[in-house]
Amino acid sequence: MKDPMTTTQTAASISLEGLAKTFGGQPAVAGLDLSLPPGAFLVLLGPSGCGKTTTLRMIAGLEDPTSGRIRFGDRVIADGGSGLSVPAERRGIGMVFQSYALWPHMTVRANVEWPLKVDGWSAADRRARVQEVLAMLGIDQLAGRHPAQLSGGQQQRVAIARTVAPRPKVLLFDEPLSNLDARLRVDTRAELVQVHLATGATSVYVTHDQIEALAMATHIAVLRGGRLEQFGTPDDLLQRPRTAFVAEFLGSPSAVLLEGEVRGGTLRSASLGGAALAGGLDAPEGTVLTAMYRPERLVLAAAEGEPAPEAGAEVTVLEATPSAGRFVVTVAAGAAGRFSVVAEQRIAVGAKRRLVLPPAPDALFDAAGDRWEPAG
Ligand SMILES: Nc1ncnc2c1ncn2[C@@H]1O[C@H](COP(=O)(O)OP(=O)(O)OP(=O)(O)O)[C@@H](O)[C@H]1O
Repeated sequence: MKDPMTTTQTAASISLEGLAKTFGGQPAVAGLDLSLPPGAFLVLLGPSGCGKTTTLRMIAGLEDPTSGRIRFGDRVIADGGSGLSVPAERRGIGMVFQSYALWPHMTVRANVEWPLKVDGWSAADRRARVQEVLAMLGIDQLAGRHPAQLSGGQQQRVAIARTVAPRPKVLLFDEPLSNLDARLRVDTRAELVQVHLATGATSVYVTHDQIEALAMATHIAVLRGGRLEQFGTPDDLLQRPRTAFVAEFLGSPSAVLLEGEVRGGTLRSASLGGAALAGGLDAPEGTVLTAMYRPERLVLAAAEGEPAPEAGAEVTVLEATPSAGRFVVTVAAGAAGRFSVVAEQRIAVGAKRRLVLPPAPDALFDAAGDRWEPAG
């Protein structure tokens, strides 16, 4: 075989084409199309049951598609139509799970070396590669220990070292951080991104945590009910959400959505005392639209004085949480519900404030939740 130490790794692009999976007649994944460039870090994001894990398992070769195809580069690795499915161990993938099983009777070095032996690497190449990945993960001083002599975090690093040692072209992660406490989660997610960059692999990562997604991804696919709601860079999704679902799912705090009805070209919110949400709209009388505002664009002004109708509705402060030198303030806005805005100052719980809206919202969505653009 070729000398793996001198083979430069070429990351694979990944394409999903009409990818679908049905369990007992129920669609779990209902036709995904996306194309990921080599070396990208894709996060599959969405609420429980939206099809993230099923998609990852199809990429891994643990599940066969009912229809549609998966390609790594030019190579079709699974095709539901023809039944083609390259076995998992021949796809050039590495998987990092939430739980990991190290061989208890083997040292750290032997655990990491094992997949290289299976792949037929020479003894000298194995030694060099094991040293390289242990150093990459900062665990080279643990090489002679057994798993029982390691902390949970150290064991996880050994498992990651073992996964990346054979130079997989594609790395797959299934909620690998969900068992860790908050602090370790942040540290480990930064390390996983470093591992991704150091290996040059194309990575696919499943989570329902949008903060994790925004922190790690080069690309995010938001799934909902087995369908692709939106695919793009984190900035695309934050700045140009295609649906109200994406707008509400992403961002910390998430975007504020306020519903209104068009009267004489102006969108007004009945639940905010008739406040104008957007003006100059070329939409039929009575059209229902939802206005989206990024939370930092809404202002909570002092509540005293005559309430002018355009000054917005009165809201009550429920909570103020410090965040990076500012405060995330959650308010109750009567029939408009609860939402969070970003304020410069702490505001006492129970205080009344007047909600001041910017002249125009960041986006408008129609009654179906899709982005609404004025006709023409
Ligand atoms: N082996 C299976 N047999 C039957 N139904 C399944 C199977 N695996 C998944 N499903 C169903 O397919 C749908 C998608 O499941 P999947 O695990 O992909 O979702 P998920 O987004 O990963 O959810 P979670 O975040 O809760 O893990 C769910 O309705 C689930 O019940």
